[in-house]
Amino acid sequence: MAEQGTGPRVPTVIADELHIVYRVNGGRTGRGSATAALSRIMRRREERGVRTVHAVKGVTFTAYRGEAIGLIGSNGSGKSTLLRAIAGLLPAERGRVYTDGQPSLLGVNAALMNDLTGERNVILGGLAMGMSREQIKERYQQIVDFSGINEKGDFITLPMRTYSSGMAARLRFSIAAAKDHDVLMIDEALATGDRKFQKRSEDRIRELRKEAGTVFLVSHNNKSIRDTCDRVLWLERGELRMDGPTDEVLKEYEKFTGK
Ligand SMILES: Nc1ncnc2c1ncn2[C@@H]1O[C@H](COP(=O)(O)OP(=O)(O)OP(=O)(O)O)[C@@H](O)[C@H]1O
Repeated sequence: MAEQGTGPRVPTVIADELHIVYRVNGGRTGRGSATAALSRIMRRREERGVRTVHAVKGVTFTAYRGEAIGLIGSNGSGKSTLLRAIAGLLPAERGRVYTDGQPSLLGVNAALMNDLTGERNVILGGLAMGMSREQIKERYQQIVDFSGINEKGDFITLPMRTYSSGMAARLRFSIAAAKDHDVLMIDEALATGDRKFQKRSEDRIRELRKEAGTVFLVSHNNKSIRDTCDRVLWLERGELRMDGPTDEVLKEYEKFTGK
C-alpha cells in the first residue's frame, strides 16, 4: 500500500460486491465452419434470445489516494470491464461503485479521431478531459515533447491514421498524462510504447501518484506492474482472486501462469 505520510487515508474508488453482465442480442455469427453451422442449427432456439456474459463477479475493494494499483489476470478475466465500470461506462448488474470525482479511463481505444492531425487530437483530447483551450495551449508543447512523436520528423501535423499503433498509444498517453487526475485508469497503454517511452510513462505515473491521485494500470507486462504499482488486484474469470502488495500477488500469479 502507498505510504501517504501523515493523515488518514482517503478512499477514491470503492467497489462493493460488484457484478457486471454483458447482454448480447442473438449472438449468432452468420459465418463459420460447417461444425459451427451444425451446432447453430441444433441450438437455434436458445440463440434467438439474449445471451449473457457475466464478466465481473462480486468484486469488492477500496482504492486510496496515492496508490498505484495494477490489474492483472488472464485474457478475458474482466480487467477492462472492471475499469469501464469504474469509469461509469457500464452499469452494475448488482453491487455498487463509488468514486471520488470523475475517473478518467485511458484505453488503447480512447476516442481520438484518426482523420485529424495529432495536433488537432491534442486539442480534442484535452477538451474531452475538461481542460480549457488556454490550459491546452499552455501544455501543448509539453504533450508533444512527452509523446516523442516529433522525434523522427514533423508527424504531429499529419493525420493520426499515418501513425504506427505505438505512436498513437504514446500520443494518447501523453494527452491523458498532461492533466492531474483524481483517478486515472490506464488500459495497456504502456505495452505498445518502446522501452524508452515506457520508462518515461512509468515516471509520470509515479508523479501522478505523488500529486495525490490514484492510478490503475492494466498490463500483461509484470515488469511494468512491478516498476509502477505498490498494490495489485488479480482477476480470474471475473472474480477477485487476490488483492495485496505487488510482490506477493505477482509471486502467486507467476506460479499460476507457470512463469
Ligand atoms: N462488449 C462486450 N460484449 C459481450 N461480452 C464482452 C464484451 N466485452 C468483453 N466481454 C466479455 O467479458 C469478459 C471479460 O472481458 P474483458 O475485456 O474485461 O477481459 P480482460 O481481462 O480485459 O481481457 P484481456 O486481457 O484479453 O484484455 C470476456 O469473457 C469477454 O468475452
